[in-house]
Amino acid sequence: MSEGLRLDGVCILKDGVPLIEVDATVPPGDVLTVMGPSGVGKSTLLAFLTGTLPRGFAGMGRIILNGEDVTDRPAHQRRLGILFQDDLLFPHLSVGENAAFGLAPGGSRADRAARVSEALADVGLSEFEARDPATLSGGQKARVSLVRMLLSEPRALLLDEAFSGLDAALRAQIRGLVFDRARARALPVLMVTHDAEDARAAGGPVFEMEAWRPSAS
Ligand SMILES: Nc1ncnc2c1ncn2[C@@H]1O[C@H](COP(=O)(O)OP(=O)(O)OP(=O)(O)O)[C@@H](O)[C@H]1O
Repeated sequence: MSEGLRLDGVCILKDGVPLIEVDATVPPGDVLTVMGPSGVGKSTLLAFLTGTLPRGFAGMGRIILNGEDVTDRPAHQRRLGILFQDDLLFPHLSVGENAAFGLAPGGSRADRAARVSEALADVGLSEFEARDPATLSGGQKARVSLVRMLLSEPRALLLDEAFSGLDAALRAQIRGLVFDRARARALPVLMVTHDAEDARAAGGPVFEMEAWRPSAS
């Protein structure tokens, strides 16, 4: 399969010792949920995908995105969208300027402004473009983070406990919005979460990460 995100024989070593092994394919618009105990290596897997493994770690295997091997591409060329828990908005920029920060290059100034306005309107924030982000609710901030990320025109989404700072009702709402926009853009999603409800809502397969042990043979 050439479309979507494929982790082909991925193995990440920490100080020379295998930490995790993953073989997985995420078709366009689908969600692969990654769960597992604290410290097992979930964030490390995301760091491998984004090309930002910390010192002491080494990754093997291939990352294939829409048929293209991006394993050796520098981080900024991979075009992966990431949402973290408590994504920070720049406090000295307006909501519109925060969103524009994600904009993929190209287009006239007017075109870029229109893309920001449209994207904010798409998540119900058209009246908030000039606002100071400090005056937004948690759900509104999460929407701005989503818009900023989508404006970068990512080829896949990575979610690292992205909904953890939100209460249950808001969590469901923002999660639905993220999955919906990912489906609409046919983006494969890899979601790291501790929350069983996130996994249920995603509806896709769950990869349970376990501490690596040498095989008995
Ligand atoms: N920058 C780093 N330098 C050295 N070791 C690290 C670094 N970041 C994480 N580790 C270690 O690597 C292992 C995997 O950590 P990781 O953060 O990927 O786990 P996790 O599954 O995401 O945990 P959690 O659910 O608590 O976020 C842990 O043993 C952790 O202590």
